[in-house]
Amino acid sequence: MLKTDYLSQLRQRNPLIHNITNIVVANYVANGLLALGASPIMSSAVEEMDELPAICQALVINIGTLTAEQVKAMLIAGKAANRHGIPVVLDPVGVGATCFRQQTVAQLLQEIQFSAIRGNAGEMAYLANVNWQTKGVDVGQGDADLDHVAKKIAQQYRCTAVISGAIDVISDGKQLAHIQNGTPLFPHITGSGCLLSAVCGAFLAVAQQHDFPALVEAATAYAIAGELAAKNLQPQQVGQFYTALLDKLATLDSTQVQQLARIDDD
Ligand SMILES: Nc1ncnc2c1ncn2[C@@H]1O[C@H](COP(=O)(O)OP(=O)(O)OP(=O)(O)O)[C@@H](O)[C@H]1O
Ligand SMILES: Cc1ncsc1CCO
Ligand SMILES: [Mg+2]
Repeated sequence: MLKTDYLSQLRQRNPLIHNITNIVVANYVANGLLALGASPIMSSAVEEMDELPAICQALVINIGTLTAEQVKAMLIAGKAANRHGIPVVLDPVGVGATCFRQQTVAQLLQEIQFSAIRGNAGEMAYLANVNWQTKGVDVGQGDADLDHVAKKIAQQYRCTAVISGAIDVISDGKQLAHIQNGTPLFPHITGSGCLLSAVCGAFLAVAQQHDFPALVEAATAYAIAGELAAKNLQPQQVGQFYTALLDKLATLDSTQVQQLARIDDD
């Protein structure tokens, strides 16, 4: 049962979300945030990383196409966001794949306090030091206990962990939620996870530190938008799904989210 309605607050307050993200998905993430009712600003210029968190309501850091210069920007922006008390989300894209990604994520986690870490099972298993066969930025394969992974990350980094997949697993270290909504079309478009991380930032921006319920609602609303977008589409209609997801993010309302939510709390 979903009792919150942060979606309506998000639309009323139209939070400004600073995204330091990858070159593959930047445009799609910006469009997704706009469709949902938030305002995106995409930037990783070192020169303005101190200033942007002062005018934004959340920061989302995504390591998908890292450069050394971008790492500097992430550290400055993350620390400024912590000083200003705005929520920071980490998307550790493909973290297990290379030493550069591993070292960068270790440094980000050391120097920045994140409100949420959102990744697929492969990325999150790496962070929890649990066995998994990852494949670049894709989820790969494994049979790890994802409840354990989510709890461990949440406790270790004092944040809420959001593991996306066929069933999303969310934990703040104590509570656990499992979200069954979604569509198998999701992993066939690039950026669907990156956009989910940005959506998590937009919900946290209006949640006044009720991070766990806000992230449960964010992941549920997003998965339901995908479910509705996939209705009447064939499994190969990936291009139409890509645009239909934006349309559904724009029209989704909280009544639909409450009626269609399939969540197990335990
Ligand atoms: N097999 C599936 N069935 C239903 N929903 C899914 C499935 N796989 C992923 N999802 C949904 O897709 C969305 C994106 O999560 P996913 O785990 O695919 O992100 P990701 O691997 O980080 O993607 P990317 O790196 O391409 O941005 C989430 O809302 C998740 O619930
Ligand atoms: C395909 C890809 N490569 C680096 S980032 C990215 C987007 C999905 O995470
Ligand atoms: Mg991803």
